[in-house]
Amino acid sequence: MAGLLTQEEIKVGVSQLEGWTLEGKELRTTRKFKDFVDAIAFVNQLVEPAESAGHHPDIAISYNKVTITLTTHDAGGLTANDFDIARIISQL
Ligand SMILES: C[C@H](O)[C@H](O)[C@H]1CNC2=NC(N)=NC(=O)C2=N1
Repeated sequence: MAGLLTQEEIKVGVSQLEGWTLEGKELRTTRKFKDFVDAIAFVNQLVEPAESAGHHPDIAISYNKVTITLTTHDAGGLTANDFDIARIISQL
């Protein structure tokens, strides 16, 4: 299991991510789409990377807005796995 990152590692990691914020022990981003159909299409794009990595985002859907929250539940905070997935999601 990936170990917890230090505050400095987290700070550097967040600085390299566009559109993500650090909320306590979680990374968060919200994406806005044309409509609900596009929002769900985006959510479906998350399945393969999450399954491949064995690391899954928390996803909140509100009509055309999708909020993605990342933390490593098993470790109780942020690990490299969270930043790996965040970078992949940022490319979608
Ligand atoms: C057994 C399984 O791989 C683990 O429960 C994985 C699943 N996906 C996960 N996703 C996240 N975000 N955190 C975890 O600790 C985690 N653990």
